[in-house]
Amino acid sequence: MSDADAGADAQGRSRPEVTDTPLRVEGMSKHFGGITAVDGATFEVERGTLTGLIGPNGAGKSTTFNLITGMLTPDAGTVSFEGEDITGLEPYEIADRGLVRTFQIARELQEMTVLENMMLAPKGQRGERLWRSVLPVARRDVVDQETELLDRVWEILEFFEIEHLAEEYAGNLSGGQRKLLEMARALLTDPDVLLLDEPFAGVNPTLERRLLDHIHELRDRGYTFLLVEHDMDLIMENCRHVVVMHQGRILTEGTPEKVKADEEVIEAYLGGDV
Ligand SMILES: Nc1ncnc2c1ncn2[C@@H]1O[C@H](COP(=O)(O)OP(=O)(O)OP(=O)(O)O)[C@@H](O)[C@H]1O
Repeated sequence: MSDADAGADAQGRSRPEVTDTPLRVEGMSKHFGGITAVDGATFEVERGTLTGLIGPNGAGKSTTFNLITGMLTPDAGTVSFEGEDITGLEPYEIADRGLVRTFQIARELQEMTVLENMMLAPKGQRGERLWRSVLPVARRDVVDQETELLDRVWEILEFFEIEHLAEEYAGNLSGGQRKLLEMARALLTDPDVLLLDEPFAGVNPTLERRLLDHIHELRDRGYTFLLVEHDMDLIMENCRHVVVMHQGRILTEGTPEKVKADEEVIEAYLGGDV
C-alpha cells in the first residue's frame, strides 16, 4: 500500500495515520524479578525495509520481540504501530492491525496437510486489502469468498514454491519447508509488517537462500520485515538497517557498515571478529 492510500479502506472505514516508520519502540523496559531483560530500548522500523535485530545470547532480543507482539507487556515505554499506541494490546489485536509474527506449526497441525494448514490459518480481518497480489483487481472482486481464499492460498503456496506439497502432512516437511509454510500462513493474515524470530534456525543453506529470496521479493512488494537473528553475517548481508542489542540496551543502530565498525559491537561479540 502506498502512503497515498492511507486514511480509508475499500469500505470507507477510517484507518490510523500511516507513517514511513510503521513501528516505533520507545523507552521500552522489561524486568523478570531482578533481571533487566530489556532496558529502555528505543528504535524504529522503516517501511519497506528489512531491519535486523541482533545481539549476543541473552541480549534481550526475544523479550523485545515478545513485547512488540503483545506476548509480554512492558514495565515501561511504548510500542506504536502506524501512529497508534499498541502497548499492552492482546496479540490478536496487534495482529489484526497488520503487525504479524510467524508461529511454529503446532503439533495438531502437523497431522494435517499443507493445504489444510493454510485453510485453517487466521485470516486478515481488515477488509479488502488482501495479499499484495499480482492478480488483476477484477479477479480479486470475486464474490465467492471461499473461492477467493482458495485462490489466494494457491497463489501464496506457488509464490513459496511449495504448491507440490499441498497434500503432504505438515509433520513430514523438512525444517526449511516448514519455515516456508509458517511464513505462507502469516501472509494470509494480510500483514504490513512481519516479525520473524530466528527464521533460518535449522534451515539448510539452499532453503535459507530461497527463504531469503522470498523475503527480499516480498520487501520489493512493499512488505516490511523485522528479523531477530543470531547470525550476524546473515543480517549484515541482507538488512539495510541493523539494530544491535546488548544486555537489554540498544548498543547502536545503522547501516551494516556503520554497525560492523562500531567498537562496542565488536566488544559485545566477545571482542572477536564481526
Ligand atoms: N521469562 C523469563 N524469566 C526470567 N528471565 C528471563 C525470561 N525471559 C528472558 N529472561 C532473561 O532475560 C534476558 C534476556 O533474554 P532474551 O531471551 O530476551 O535474550 P535473547 O537476546 O533473545 O537471547 P538468545 O539469543 O540467547 O535467545 C536473559 O538474561 C534471560 O535469561
